Amino acid sequence: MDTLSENRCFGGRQGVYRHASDACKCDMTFGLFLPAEAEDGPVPLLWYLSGLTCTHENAMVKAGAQQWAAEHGIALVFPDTSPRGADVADHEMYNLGQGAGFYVNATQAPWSANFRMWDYIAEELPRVLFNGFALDEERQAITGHSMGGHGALTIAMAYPGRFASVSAFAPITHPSQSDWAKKPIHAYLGEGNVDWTRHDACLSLRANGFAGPMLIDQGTGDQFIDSLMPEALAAAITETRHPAIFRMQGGYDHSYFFVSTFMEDHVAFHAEALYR
Ligand SMILES: N[C@@H](CCC(=O)N[C@@H](CSC=O)C(=O)NCC(=O)O)C(=O)O
Repeated sequence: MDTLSENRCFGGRQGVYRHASDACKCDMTFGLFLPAEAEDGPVPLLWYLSGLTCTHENAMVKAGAQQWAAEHGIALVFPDTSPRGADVADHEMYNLGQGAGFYVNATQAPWSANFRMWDYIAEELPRVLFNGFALDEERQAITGHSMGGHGALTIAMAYPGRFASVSAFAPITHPSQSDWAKKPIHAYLGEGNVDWTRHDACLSLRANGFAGPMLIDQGTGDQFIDSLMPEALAAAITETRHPAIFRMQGGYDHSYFFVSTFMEDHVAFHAEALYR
């Protein structure tokens, strides 16, 4: 693993690291914030999965999460959203290809050669993190924005007991019914081959549930709200009677101005579950 940068940050350290990925068959870059407490022993870890067009960097520099994570003694990991490189397939649309991995394991050419973001996030990167840094594997939580909210919700529900809590900012909630997400997921997995109980948060909540608290924030002024379908997740939550806080935030759009506004609440929400 190569260290690309390390900076002092809120009493801790914000690092950027690169490693060779078996899952994605290319080099992958991630950001990791370690609070000061990590100097004395393993600390809890909050995963942040980013949305379309993002690298590891967007949330790391725009979400303002480090200040709140430092207050609670929690580490933050900011993975990339897809494999990358000149040898990696891409597409002119921003919601397919590099920057748009959708947290699935592609089975269709040309994507299947590298696009295995489910395995990368759920299997490979955890090993890199827990072997390389002072992180407590028994205390993990997960959040994400938009496509990353879809990733956070679906991965949390697929790994019972791994994550103490899950939250999302303006998540893609029901990709089986939304062209914005359905078309790229069909390209990766093949139309008719998708296990939507794994890759659609509304269907996964009904099929698998989640044994922990959930927090969702959605802006009412979000330009993508019709594709995100917050009403579908609200319905799934009420139908399953899952413990959740679901907030419609008046006037907020889809940007990192929205994410950063509510980041303090999300980190505090996860801290409560991680230190219970
Ligand atoms: N380029 C597109 C919109 C891209 C966009 O808004 N990406 C969001 C996530 S959307 C869902 O996954 C994002 O986080 N962008 C990065 C940022 O730093 O804001 C368009 O122009 O319509």
